[in-house]
Amino acid sequence: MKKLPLPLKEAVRSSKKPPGKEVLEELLRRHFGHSHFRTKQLEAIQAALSGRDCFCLMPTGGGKSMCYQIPALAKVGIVLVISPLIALMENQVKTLKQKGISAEYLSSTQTPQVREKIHDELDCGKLSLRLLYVTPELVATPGFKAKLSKLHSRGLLSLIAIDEVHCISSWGHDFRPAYRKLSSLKNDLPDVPLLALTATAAPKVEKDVIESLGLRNPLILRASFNRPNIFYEVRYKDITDDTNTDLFNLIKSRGSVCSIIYCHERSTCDDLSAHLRKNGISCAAYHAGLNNKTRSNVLDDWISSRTQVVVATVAFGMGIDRKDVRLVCHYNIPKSMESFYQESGRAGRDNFSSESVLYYGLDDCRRMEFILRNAGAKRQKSSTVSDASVKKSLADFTQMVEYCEGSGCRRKKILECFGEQVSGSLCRKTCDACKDPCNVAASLRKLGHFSSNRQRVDSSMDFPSVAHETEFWNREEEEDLSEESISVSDDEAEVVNIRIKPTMQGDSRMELLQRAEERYYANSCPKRKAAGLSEKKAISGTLREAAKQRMSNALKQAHERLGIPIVRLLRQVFYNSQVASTVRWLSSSSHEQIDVRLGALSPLWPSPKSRMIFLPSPL
Ligand SMILES: Nc1ncnc2c1ncn2[C@@H]1O[C@H](COP(=O)(O)OP(=O)(O)OP(=O)(O)O)[C@@H](O)[C@H]1O
Ligand SMILES: [Mg+2]
Repeated sequence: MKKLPLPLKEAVRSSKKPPGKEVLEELLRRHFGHSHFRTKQLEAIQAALSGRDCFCLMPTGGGKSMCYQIPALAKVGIVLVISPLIALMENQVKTLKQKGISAEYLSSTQTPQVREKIHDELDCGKLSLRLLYVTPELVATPGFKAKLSKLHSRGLLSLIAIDEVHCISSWGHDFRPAYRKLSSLKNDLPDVPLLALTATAAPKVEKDVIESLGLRNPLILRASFNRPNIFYEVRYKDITDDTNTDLFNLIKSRGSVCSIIYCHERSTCDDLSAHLRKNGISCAAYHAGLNNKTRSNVLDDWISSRTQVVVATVAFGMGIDRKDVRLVCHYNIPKSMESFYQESGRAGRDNFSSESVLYYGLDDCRRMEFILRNAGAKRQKSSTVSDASVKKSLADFTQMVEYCEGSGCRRKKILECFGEQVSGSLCRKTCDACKDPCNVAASLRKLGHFSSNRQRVDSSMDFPSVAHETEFWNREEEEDLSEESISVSDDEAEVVNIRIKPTMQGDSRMELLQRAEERYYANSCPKRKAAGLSEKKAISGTLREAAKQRMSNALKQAHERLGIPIVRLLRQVFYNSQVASTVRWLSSSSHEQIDVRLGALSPLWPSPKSRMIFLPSPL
């Protein structure tokens, strides 16, 4: 595209007096095609141009980038943008270049020639660049600091913008240690204004950011977190016949809209995307277990609409800047409201109506709680992290559970979590709780019954002592625990997951169980049909997965309670998805159902003694 003439007449750009609102709006129109500034954009721009530090809190999709892109066009010198992700930088530089604005980014992915050209330009001081995007790691290097000081001494460094600034705070949900190194910037370059931008910063994070960066008398701008164009809904896995079918129908019913589905685990992403693809939905998995090439192909295909749905872990994070995402689903409950807000906020960045649907499952809830407690314990053992951060992550998670289990306005709950008090009328029925309160209340009642039944079973489901020899407790094989922990500092930070590999391959006892399982469902179908209940099919692959998780949770709790090393526990436990799914069935079925099933079984069923292991106490 032909380069546009200099953004502003030299005279205006080099004048000491910051340009007025009309001039800035003219730049917005001419270079970005927008007619007016959004809330807080103009104030942030004018603070930057007048040399004042600014902390700017704007919702996801609120237009934070404009707050440093306009000053780059309105003032002599270069705007340095510090960004946590190369993908984010690439994205923005590409968009700016398409608009004829001279921008570059420095990172390991750039060719040495490009890197050299940029460094030469910085050194010689004849700048054509208006914006330079860099990572916090590069800014912290002495060599680059020296370059910045030289630029500054020539009056060519007009602003330093720090995007996703919440990463500097360990209280935030995306802490990046590299961001801590930015706290020397103010000392090194005291009269260069700092513009700190984020979409999610609870009051504690905001305070931490301002102190860590040493902002001087900063202008604090807080736009509302509200995303009026997003409809919020919670669906309950435990009272839904089959979550996958429900999710498939949801996506199908929306047509071929661009969507994201977030899952906790890589394996869930793989299974779910395979399931959806098998049923004709164009989708792909995206997680840190894929190599870079696969990940960038998936991202390219999704950005260019060759793929409709991405099924991703939290690795599909910041920097995904597709404007027309119409649906963001959470297949598992996120670990905090901040994560949920960021992820669901990827919907509707073009301000058109979009949806956030969260599938809430009691198992997921317990599992996430276990992970946060466990991760915290791990961190505590290996470092001096106070248990305050463990308490905080559990408190953050509790907010997420309250959001799911509450019957009040979802929007109100989200905004309150970020310290924003709003009236219920703000929502205008753009969440399920306001739109259909009776349905949400009924679902919560059903969920309540389900979980209290389950609680009774779980509390009585006592892991027998190790000595208790039973049908399921005499495995000799060693279990290998593969713990997949991913460094939290890279941009594929994912929830820590511990995976226990199935020990059994096609053992005859398993076949017996599976045959019994199928016979049971075959017997029960006519009765269920007569009772007008939906037909229960034999355990599906994903359900097996869920049952496996349940079993691993139960084992881990046994480990916690009994102190028996999990490996020893596993040695006795027959571990396989068939067993786990039966455990799951056993733990949620009535005594009568179990008796019916046991009666239907061939006489091979193990001796009554072993049956007692898993029979829940009378409900
Ligand atoms: N004044 C404006 N008028 C209309 N659209 C705007 C305006 N400012 C920004 N936008 C558009 O809003 C979208 C989101 O902008 P931007 O990427 O800067 O948001 P953000 O606040 O950085 O979001 P996130 O928190 O997700 O990073 C972009 O498509 C951008 O072009
Ligand atoms: Mg942004």
